[in-house]
Formats: sequence, structure tokens, C-alpha cells
Amino acid sequence: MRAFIVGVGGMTNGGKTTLSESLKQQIPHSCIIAQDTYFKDDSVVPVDSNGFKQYDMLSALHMDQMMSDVDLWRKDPAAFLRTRGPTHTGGSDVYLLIVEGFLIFNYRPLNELFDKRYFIEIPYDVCKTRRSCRVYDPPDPPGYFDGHVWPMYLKHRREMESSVPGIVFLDGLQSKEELLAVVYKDVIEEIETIKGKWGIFITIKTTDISFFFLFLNFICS
Ligand SMILES: Nc1ncnc2c1ncn2[C@@H]1O[C@H](COP(=O)(O)OP(=O)(O)O)[C@@H](O)[C@H]1O
Ligand SMILES: NC(=O)c1ccc[n+]([C@@H]2O[C@H](COP(=O)(O)O)[C@@H](O)[C@H]2O)c1
Repeated sequence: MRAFIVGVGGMTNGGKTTLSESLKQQIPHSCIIAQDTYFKDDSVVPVDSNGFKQYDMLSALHMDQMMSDVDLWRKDPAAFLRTRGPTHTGGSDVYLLIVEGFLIFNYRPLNELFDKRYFIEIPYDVCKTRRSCRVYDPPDPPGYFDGHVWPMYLKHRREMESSVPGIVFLDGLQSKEELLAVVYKDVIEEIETIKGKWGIFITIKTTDISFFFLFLNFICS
């Protein structure tokens, strides 16, 4: 089974979901696992001394469940894809998993699985403005961005930069189309490389078998 896992990380409202959805539309046999669908129930998310719910931490996420879903895909991508409903098929026979989320590179067991890592970044003021237009469940209380979201982003970013090499940083101020074009080209090139490697492998294996039968013929004659 030829399979490829791409991580689309980045700060909140950087454009991870937008880019991942467009990528999925463009690439056959692809599907998305999104980290923000694994948040724990509000009742179990702790509150800090300022009264802010501690949502921007790995402990607020069911990372065990997220890993189980990634493992399901890894065991049988085709079966996993079928559970996600109708998809864009045809073309390449390489299966692509897009894992998107704001803390995907900070969780080591998940980070280890990526073949390619992208991180979308936008400036503080753009991030704050985009965030103010979005309604989460529960909604952000006053002061949440500066009191919790941004400090946690800076902390996790420092940790990520000190421990995760090979990240491709993307400028989230580029248009949606520009971002898609860059990542699409890159991913397609990676997929073609995988197909090339497997092609060589299959050719070598076929050659091995041919030599085996020649040898058998020689022994028996
Ligand atoms: N390249 C872009 N340029 C301008 N706005 C964007 C871009 N990508 C996403 N957005 C907008 O930013 C907001 C957050 O996008 P989203 O993809 O949900 O971010 P994330 O998944 O990183 O939180 C949405 O309103 C979306 O339309
Ligand atoms: N249950 C939820 O989906 C939920 C609840 C509260 C906050 N959030 C926010 O979601 C953000 C991460 O998701 P995005 O990267 O899509 O913005 C975090 O900054 C967190 O504060 C999500």
C-alpha cells in the first residue's frame, strides 16, 4: 500500500482548514483528520488563575482518539476513506492523509508519522482580527486571545522549533489560491517520487523472480 501523510499545522485561524479542504478536493484518494474535532468536553477543561479555560493545550484534546483514527487510516487507507463517504477518486493510486491542527507537531507520536510538514503563520494583529470573527463553542470570553491563546501559541511554537526539524513555513497572508498552488505542487511531487521508488522496487523484484526461474531451469536441465 502506497501512503503519504501530510501535516498542516499553524496558528489559530492561519488558514489550516481552508488549505486542507482545498487540497483534499484536488488530490484523489485523500482525506482529512482535523485536530479541532478532538476537543474534550468543556466540563473537563480546567480554568487558570485568571478564569481562562485552558483550551490551547494538548491536555484539552483527546489525542488518544485522534491517534486511533490515524492508525485506522494507516492500517487500511482505502477502508478508512470509504467510511468518510464519497470521495474524489481516480488518477493516482497513492493514498494521502492530511492531518491538520494547531498542535499537531507538538505531539511526538503524531509528529513522527508525517512525511511532510507545513506550518501556516500570520502576524499577531491579523490572527487576532480573524479570531474575533469566529465563534467557538464555548465562545471566547473578553481578553481570551491575549490572556491565553497568544501566550500558548508562543510557548508551543518555541517548543516546536526546538524539537521538530524539516517544517516548511507558509506565509498565511498569501491568497488561498497561492497557498494551495504551492502545497499542491509540492505534495504531487512527493507522491510522484513515492510512485517512482515503488516502480523501481517492483522492477527489481520482477527481475529477481526472472533470475530465480532461469536458475531453476539451469539446475533442472
Ligand atoms: N489565505 C487566506 N487569506 C485570507 N483569509 C483566509 C485565508 N485562509 C483562510 N482565511 C480565512 O481565515 C479564517 C480562518 O480560516 P481557517 O481555515 O478556518 O483557519 P484555521 O483552520 O487555521 O483555524 C476564515 O475566515 C478563512 O476564510
Ligand atoms: N471545542 C472547540 O472546538 C473549541 C472550544 C474552545 C476553543 N477552541 C479553540 O480552537 C482553537 C484551535 O482551533 P483552530 O486552529 O481551528 O482555531 C484553539 O485556539 C482553542 O482556543 C475550540
